[in-house]
Amino acid sequence: MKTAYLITSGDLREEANRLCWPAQRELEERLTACFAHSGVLLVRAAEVDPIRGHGFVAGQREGMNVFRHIPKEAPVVFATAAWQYSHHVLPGLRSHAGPILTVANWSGQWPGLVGLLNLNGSLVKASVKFSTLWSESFDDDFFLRGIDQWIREGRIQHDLSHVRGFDPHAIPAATAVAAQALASDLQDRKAILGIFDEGCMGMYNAILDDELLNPMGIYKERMSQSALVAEMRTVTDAEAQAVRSWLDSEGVTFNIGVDSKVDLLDSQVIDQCRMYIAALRIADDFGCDAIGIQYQQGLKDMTPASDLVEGLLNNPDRPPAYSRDGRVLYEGKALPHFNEVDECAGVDALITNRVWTYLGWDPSTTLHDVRWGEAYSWSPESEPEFLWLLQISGAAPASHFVGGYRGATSDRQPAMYFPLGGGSLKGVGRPGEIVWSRVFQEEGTLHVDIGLGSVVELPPEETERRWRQVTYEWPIVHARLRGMTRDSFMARHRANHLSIVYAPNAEDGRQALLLKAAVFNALGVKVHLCGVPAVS
Ligand SMILES: C[C@H](O)[C@@H](O)[C@@H](O)C(=O)CO
Repeated sequence: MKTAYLITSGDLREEANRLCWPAQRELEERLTACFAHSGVLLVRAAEVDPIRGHGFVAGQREGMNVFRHIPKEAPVVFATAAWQYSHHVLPGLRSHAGPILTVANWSGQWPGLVGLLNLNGSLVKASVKFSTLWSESFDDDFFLRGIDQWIREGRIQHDLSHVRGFDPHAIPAATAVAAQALASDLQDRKAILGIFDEGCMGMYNAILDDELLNPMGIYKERMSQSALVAEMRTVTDAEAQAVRSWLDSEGVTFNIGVDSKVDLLDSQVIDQCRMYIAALRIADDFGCDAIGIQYQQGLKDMTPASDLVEGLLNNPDRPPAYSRDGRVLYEGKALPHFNEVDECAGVDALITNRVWTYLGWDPSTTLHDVRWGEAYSWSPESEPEFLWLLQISGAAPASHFVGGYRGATSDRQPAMYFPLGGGSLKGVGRPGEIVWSRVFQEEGTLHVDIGLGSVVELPPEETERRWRQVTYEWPIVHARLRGMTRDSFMARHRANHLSIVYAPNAEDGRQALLLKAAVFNALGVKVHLCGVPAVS
C-alpha cells in the first residue's frame, strides 16, 4: 500500500461542523503522520472549504461526488472526531471495492466515537466489509499493530472471544416456559411502534424493515412530527403548566436563564410539557406500545428539543397526562420511547418492558450513546479499571439517577444542535446492576447482543471531571460492562447506542438476562451473549 484516501463525514448542522473542525483537523494530522511513518501517503479525498470553515462532508450528495474521484480499488480511511451522519458516506462506501478502515480518536470532547460506531453499525447492516480502530495517543501498541496489519493485509483481526451463542436448552425450564409465553403473547396480540418520522441523522443502522419486525408481532405506525407540532398547539397552557408543576413538586431543578439563544427559558419548558401531553395523546389515538421521535431535522427548527419528554415517558413514575376526554393516559405505566427514532432500541425497549413488567420490576429503560471511557484507580494500590461513560443527548428516566427526580436537573440543550433550546433531563446514573443490550441487523436478519454490567458511583469530583470532558448538559453514567475489554467491546459493537435497564441485584440480573435472551430467541432473533459466563 503506497497511498490511501482519507474521508470524513460531519453533521448536517453547519454550526456543529464549524465547532468540531479543530478536533477533526488534529485527528487527521495525527493519522496522516502515523501513516507516513509506515510509508503510506494519506491523501484527503476532498478539500477543506475555507468559506464553510471546515472539511467535513456535510451531505449525501456531497459524499457521492467525493467518492467519484476516489479510485474504486484504492484503500480508504474514514476518520471521525465528531458526531457524523453515516448516510453522507454510505453510498460511496457501499460501492467501494478497496479496503476500508474506520478510525476515531479516543476522546469524549465531541461524539466522535459515537459517530464511528454508527458508521460501523451501518456498514454491518449494509454488508460492507471494513476494519476499525481507535486510539487516544496514536502511538499505542494496539493501534500501531492494527494499522500495520491493515496496511499489509487490508484487514484487522480483533479479539471477539467474549461473544458466544445463546443455547436455549441451557436455561432453567421455568425461564423457557415464561419466555415462550411472553413471545407468544406479543405475536398474538401484536404491538405497534409509533414512528414520528423515520431515520434520524443518517443512522441507517437504526431503521428496520417491516419484514424483519412483523414476524415478531411488531408493526410500525408511521406518523409525522408535523402532527406532533399540530397536536402541541391544542394543549392548553394550564395543561402544560400542570406537568411543569408536577416536575417542580418532585424536585427537578430547571436551570433557567434569560437569553433564549443560549439559556433555558420557562417558555421552552412549557412547550416541552405540551409535547409530552401531545405525544401521549397521539400514542393513545393509534394504540402504540412504544414511540420514537426523530427529533432533529425539522422538529429542532419548530420546537424545543424533545429530550425532557422522552426521559419522562420512559418512567412509570411520571406526570399524569389526560386524553382529550379526561382519561389518564397509560396510567401507572411507562410509554417506552426510543430516542432518535432508533427502531432497534425501540424493539429492545418493548421486550424489556414486557419482561421487566412480568418480573414485577421497574421497567424504566433508556438507550445511551457509547460516548467514551477512561480507566479509574479505586485506590492508590489497585490496578486502574476501565469504566465506560454512557451519555445520551439529553434524555434518561429520572429513576436511573442518583436521587431520582430530586437529583435531576434540566439544562438548555447546546445551541449548536438545538437552536430553539429545550431542557435536558440530566442526572448521574445511580449505582446498581444492569442488563445492557443492542438489537441490530446483520446479513438480513435481526440479532441482539446482551450482557451484564453495573453502574458505579465515582467520587463527585471525578464525576465532575469526566462530565466536563463530554457534554455537560446531558446525563452521565459510569458503567462497568462485564467480561470484556474496552477494545473487544468496541470491535464487536454494531451501533452508536446501547440500552440499559436495572435489576435488583447481580443474580436477578443474570436470570432476567436469560429470560430476555430467551424471549428474543423465541421471537426468531439471533442472541449473542457478550461477556456472560456459560450457564451452569
Ligand atoms: C445532538 C447530537 O447530534 C446527538 O444526537 C448525537 O451525539 C447522538 O446522540 C447520536 O446518537
